[in-house]
Amino acid sequence: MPIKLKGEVNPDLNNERKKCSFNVEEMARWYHGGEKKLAEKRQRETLFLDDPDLQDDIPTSYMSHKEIYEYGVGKACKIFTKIRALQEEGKGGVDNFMAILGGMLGSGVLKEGNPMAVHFVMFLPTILGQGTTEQQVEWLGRAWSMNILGTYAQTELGHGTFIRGLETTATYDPKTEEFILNSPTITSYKWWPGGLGHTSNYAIVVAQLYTKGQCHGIHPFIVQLRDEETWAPIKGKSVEIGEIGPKLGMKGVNNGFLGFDNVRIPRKNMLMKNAKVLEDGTYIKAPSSVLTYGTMMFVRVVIIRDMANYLSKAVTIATRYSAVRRQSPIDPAKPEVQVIDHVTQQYKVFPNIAKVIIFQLTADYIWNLYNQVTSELDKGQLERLPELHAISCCLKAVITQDASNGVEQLRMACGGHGYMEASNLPNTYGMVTAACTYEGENTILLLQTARYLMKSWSQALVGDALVPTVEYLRDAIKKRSNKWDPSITGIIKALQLVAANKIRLAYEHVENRKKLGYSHEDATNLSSIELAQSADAHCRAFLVQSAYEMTRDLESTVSTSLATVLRQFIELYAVETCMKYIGDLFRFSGLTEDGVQELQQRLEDLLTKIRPNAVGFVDGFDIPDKILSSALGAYDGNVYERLFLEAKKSPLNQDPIPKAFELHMKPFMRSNL
Ligand SMILES: CCCCCCCCCCCCCCCC(=O)SCCNC(=O)CCNC(=O)[C@H](O)C(C)(C)COP(=O)(O)OP(=O)(O)OC[C@H]1O[C@@H](n2cnc3c(N)ncnc32)[C@H](O)[C@@H]1OP(=O)(O)O
Ligand SMILES: Cc1cc2nc3c(=O)[nH]c(=O)nc-3n(C[C@H](O)[C@H](O)[C@H](O)COP(=O)(O)OP(=O)(O)OC[C@H]3O[C@@H](n4cnc5c(N)ncnc54)[C@H](O)[C@@H]3O)c2cc1C
Repeated sequence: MPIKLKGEVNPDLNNERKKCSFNVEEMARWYHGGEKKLAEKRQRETLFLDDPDLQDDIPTSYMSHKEIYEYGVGKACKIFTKIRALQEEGKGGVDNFMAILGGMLGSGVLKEGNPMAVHFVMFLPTILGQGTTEQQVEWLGRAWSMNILGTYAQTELGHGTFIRGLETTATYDPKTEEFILNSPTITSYKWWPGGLGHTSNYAIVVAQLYTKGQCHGIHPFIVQLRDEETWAPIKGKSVEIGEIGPKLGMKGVNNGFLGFDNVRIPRKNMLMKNAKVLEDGTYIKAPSSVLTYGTMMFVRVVIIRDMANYLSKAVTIATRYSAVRRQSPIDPAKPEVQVIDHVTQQYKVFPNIAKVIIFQLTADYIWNLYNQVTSELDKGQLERLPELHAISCCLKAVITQDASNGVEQLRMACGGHGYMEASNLPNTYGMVTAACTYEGENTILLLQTARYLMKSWSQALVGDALVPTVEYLRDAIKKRSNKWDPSITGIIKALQLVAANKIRLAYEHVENRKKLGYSHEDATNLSSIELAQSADAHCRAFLVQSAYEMTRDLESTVSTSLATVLRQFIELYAVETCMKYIGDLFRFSGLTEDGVQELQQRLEDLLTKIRPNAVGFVDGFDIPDKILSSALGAYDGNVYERLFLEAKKSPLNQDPIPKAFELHMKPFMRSNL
């Protein structure tokens, strides 16, 4: 029987859409930031997804390592040619870049990751944030128009987290007014930068600066790696350069290694907006040494929206599939049900829909805060930098972890077919789990937030003023007991009490250990499990509170029918958070057994209320099939036909008798006759 796609939508999906109690188009408008932004998004998607030059003939799954790279670079060039054309028409702008580099449109056109992403996400932002005006004039134009391609080379084989321990050296020679770059050990080789392998000819290299015989710590330098015409690695006093090999995911990103042997660069190639080296080698300190870390903060902020994007794709796939898939009757006398009717399935899928909403709201919050704080930095005001650092670190850690767990849970919620690459869930997992490691390994980032929370707790103890994100500590310090209140504001207070008490205990345990004679650092390491957990609890309380506050006036911005469903998801997120942290709530918030039973009931009621709207709600994320790129998640729900059509693309299916039969199996099977 020849397998063809039916022209119709699966009847179960049709029924789901009829049941939806709100207007899906209104949801799409709300989710994408209004009518104008939604229209722009759709236009952009049509432009890229319908371009005949950007269609895929063979799935990347059947390509070799080298082919994936060549295909990725080819496609990236086509994509940026289109972006350039848009800019020339005056249709440029940040939104185009965000879309084409991120986990929505970007991953739709280039599933395995873009080998030129780090050029835009880190190379350019570092020049912008850390270069002087003259340096920006010199480099930005060529970098924007992609006449040069850069990467961000910080991590080394031996050090990614502890960047003060980086070993690459940049030694100033006042006679020639140059820096000399060296990789003195194997562990000093740069290792990981995206696009470094074969796609970049320049890099921001983070190296230990030496001048007048003194080391001044790590600083950023612009270094040419390859000849602009021939693309050959810079010779003479040379660079050694290549790619690091296959990875779990992000297979097209061309992460590379790099070593230096006495490579000279002019003095003006040190980015000198903050710290400076004068002609004679005199070093002038930056107003704050952490300004060198600015690009990492930017990326941690944009990762939040990226995670919302990837999770929204995974949950759209799993929700639609759960409505199409029928397995096992609930009542044995009746037909098999849609798997979405099994309540455990709802519990796997719906909280992940809720997380998309929470992460999207948080992405708006943190982006606004980032822009405020960076505009203050430009005026020399550094006061709010520590708060932004603390909140962005824990948000990056918690959201990447939850998104990664969510995608994996959704893959399993699609049973065996979720394990197929054709579901696009394995690839999505590969992209998302990488974010738990890059841009600061998650435990490390939680410990950064905890460091800030310890200071905030000691300020709260002496009655000092606290910044908004930790203000709740002031009340918590006074509060000895609490009566469980199941309202959303009551839940927020309870989660804040959990966080405050975890912060208190971690603080007290560090202090107690110090009294026993441990150094501050050892006491901190010995208490670090509690420290990381206190940052996690702080972040979870923040996520519920900020989502609640950001949707306070929902009813005045959207219809009642949409507001009702959005509130159900926010409540589901709050209740599910409580259920996950039930032990902590028992310990610190006055939660009782009755309260737990009530929460369980509420959770189940919410799943039932959400059930008829689930498909409509994920439709409201407005993700085109070409971006979902999934046999299980397409809008029409023709799951089985699509799975078959994908299987037919397997090279093994092009020949009914495999070569391996004559070559290996036949002689082997006959050998013992
Ligand atoms: C365009 C749109 C696209 C959209 C779509 C996106 C797609 C997205 C694709 C991405 C593609 C993959 C790109 C991966 C690219 C990498 O992975 S690049 C490499 C990233 N590497 C890292 O993140 C390294 C992690 N390590 C670190 O950040 C730092 O070394 C650590 C862990 C913070 C420790 O540093 P340290 O100097 O030892 O610091 P420490 O002594 O702990 O603290 C010193 C002080 O600095 C403060 N501090 C530390 N860091 C900071 C900071 N950043 N700011 C302010 N203060 C700070 C501390 O709070 C502390 O303050 P005090 O308490 O003393 O007041
Ligand atoms: C896909 C991908 C893309 C990347 N792209 C780039 C790039 O473009 N440019 C670039 O420069 N880098 C890049 N990186 C590197 C990345 O930033 C680092 O891998 C990351 O910062 C983690 O550092 P690490 O590998 O040294 O981990 P490690 O620090 O070695 O982590 C190993 C373990 O040690 C623990 N650990 C380490 N220090 C501490 C501590 N102080 N306290 C408690 N536990 C600790 C960690 O929690 C972890 O469990 C990329 C990485 C990946 C995976």
